[in-house]
Amino acid sequence: MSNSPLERAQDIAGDIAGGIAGDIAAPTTARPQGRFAAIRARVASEQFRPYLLTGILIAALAFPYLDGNEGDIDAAANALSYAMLALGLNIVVGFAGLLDLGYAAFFAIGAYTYGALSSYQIQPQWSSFWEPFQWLGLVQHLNAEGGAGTVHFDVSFWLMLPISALVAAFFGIVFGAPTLRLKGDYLAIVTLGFGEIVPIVARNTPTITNGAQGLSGVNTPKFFGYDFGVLSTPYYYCGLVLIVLLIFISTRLKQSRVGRAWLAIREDEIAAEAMGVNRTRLKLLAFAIGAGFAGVTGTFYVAKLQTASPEMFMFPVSVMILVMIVLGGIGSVAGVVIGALLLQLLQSWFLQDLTQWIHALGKLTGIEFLQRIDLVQSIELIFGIILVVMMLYRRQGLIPERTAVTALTYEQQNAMPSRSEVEAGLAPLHRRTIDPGRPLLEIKGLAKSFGGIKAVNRIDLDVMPGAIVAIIGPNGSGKTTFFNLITGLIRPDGGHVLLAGEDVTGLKPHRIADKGIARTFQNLRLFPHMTLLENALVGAHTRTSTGAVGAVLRLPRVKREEAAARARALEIIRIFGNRLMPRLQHLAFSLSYANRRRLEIARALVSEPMLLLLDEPTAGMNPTETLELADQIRQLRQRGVTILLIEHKLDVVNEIADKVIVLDHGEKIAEGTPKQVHSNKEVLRAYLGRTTDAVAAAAAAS
Ligand SMILES: Nc1ncnc2c1ncn2[C@@H]1O[C@H](COP(=O)(O)OP(=O)(O)OP(=O)(O)O)[C@@H](O)[C@H]1O
Repeated sequence: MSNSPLERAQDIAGDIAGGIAGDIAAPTTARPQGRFAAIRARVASEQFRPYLLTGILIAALAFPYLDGNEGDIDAAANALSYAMLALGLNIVVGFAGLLDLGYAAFFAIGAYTYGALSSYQIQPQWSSFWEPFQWLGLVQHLNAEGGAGTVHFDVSFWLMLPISALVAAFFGIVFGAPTLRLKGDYLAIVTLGFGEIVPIVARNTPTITNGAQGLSGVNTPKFFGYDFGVLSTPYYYCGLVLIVLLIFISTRLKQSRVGRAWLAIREDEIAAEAMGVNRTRLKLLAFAIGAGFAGVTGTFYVAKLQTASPEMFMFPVSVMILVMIVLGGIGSVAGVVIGALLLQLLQSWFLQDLTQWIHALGKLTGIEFLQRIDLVQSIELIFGIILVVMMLYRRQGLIPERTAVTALTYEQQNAMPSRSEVEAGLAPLHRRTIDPGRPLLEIKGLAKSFGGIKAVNRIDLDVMPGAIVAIIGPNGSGKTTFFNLITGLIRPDGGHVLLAGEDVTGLKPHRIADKGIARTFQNLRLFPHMTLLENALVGAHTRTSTGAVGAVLRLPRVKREEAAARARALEIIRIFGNRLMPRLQHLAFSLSYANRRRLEIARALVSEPMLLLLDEPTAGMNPTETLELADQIRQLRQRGVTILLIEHKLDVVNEIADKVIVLDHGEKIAEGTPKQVHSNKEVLRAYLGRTTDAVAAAAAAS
């Protein structure tokens, strides 16, 4: 733990460098490292980080003195603004996976918030109401001679940075709320609409924005009496400070509980919610923080230009920022900054020069067409070409969010599965006290119909603590629907679900996960582009509490919580021995099918469930793996977890279940020990599709 200011500063610097370097060498699937990958890993290594940071900082600080050209410094300051916007959009699109095509709206809101409160645009009549604000130095009293006079807003640039961020964040929530149920193209269309509306409103609200003519005479920032004025250098340095701050915030958020929850939502919303992530809140948080970044940038940009007009915030700006993050690498903090700087500098430095060279070539060769080319005007076409090329050849961007990890050696791949500390430790897997005398799960008359199909028809079930109860039944008999009703993915039409005596019927999935029910899915719902360890850590979401502010400040409490969650995740992963342990940094999609099943169980266990619902856990496993998992499931029971499992392999059911219930056409047709159920005629009929008499006759004949 670092306590001294110097240590804290080193910590923060390490985080920023780590964020950049970490993005450069973040893990992806196991594949052999090439020479370039080795160099990149070296660049991103712990030892190299301070040098990387120092080198970048020195170069950035020295740039205005080395270059000395006012136009270049101005272009660099503008590029920093766009990098700030790209970082904000990256939170929404890259982290949370919400395709926002109207991001420039928040840039506009930030810009007009500062512009309106730091210019002569709004001048209400003076009254005593304004005196406290005058005392605080936020307004001035003008033209007092001939009457009451007017108010001149003169709010400091520095104060307006957080205020604009908050105002934009507020609008982020307002615009984000109606889009919560939308995804992909639909979300893009609605956000595009918001992006169009804001400049139109700005154009048609002349009292605040001065309409199409735009605001003018916006105050320039002052720093301890030094006026930034119209020269570019102070803006460049201010932009530099802001970008470092925003990189820092982005990096810390990404590496936190909040960041993992965003990535989980991006990867699979339903699985994220089943693991305890409140997707409504986290999506709104992403919209708010992303918009906040744009609010800060809007203030900076307008202070620099001293004007704001609706044309500055139209759709092409949103597209340009999106292209920047696609070019750099969606989700990669370092990538989006580099993507934004490259594209913006390409526009303002390279394309202008290239246009002049082409004109010169045109004159030299006498080709008229070449003399008329203006590449700066064709920027949208160039963006389009860049996007197409990236999609064809490097979808993951210049600095992908994930790069290669070292492949496992032949020995590691073939190591015998060493069993975990399950046998050794036997520590309980959850911390709640359960009354052993009453059912942990009580289901009363649970029912759900889809149109005419009664998928679950008034089922009753009691599951005692520490039991393993298997649910079997033919395909389409309602087993998965039954699980979905218990875990809140579907609201029941009738009936009740009680967990340890508490009614949890109809609660949202994340609330049910919080109460102590975790599940796996029949069709595997992992977070494919997150590492094995990150997947497991999402399971800890509901048992941890760090919010966005905590994640950014990373105070000792947050560090302790994160360390405990990691330790817990590792402890659970160890249950599966070296099936999972050597692959902690591998992306989930790269794991074998059986390992993905194990990881799903591990992720569920990290949430410390009292009740674990396993939907066909051994599906796709060979006989050895099936036996191994059956053994592990039994061990989980010894560690205090009650288990309800859907299973088609009857030998597994016979082996581990205390009780079996059989569903057919949504109804419970039998309940008892595996032996009792196997000899039940109704069950035979349901499975074999014959009349009981025919079954009996067949049995007699054999
Ligand atoms: N969202 C839905 N909309 C309409 N019908 C549904 C929906 N979900 C399930 N059903 C129907 O409800 C019935 C029960 O389906 P469910 O998936 O629960 O069965 P299951 O026993 O889990 O089958 P399987 O073993 O094949 O997974 C089926 O007839 C199915 O078609």
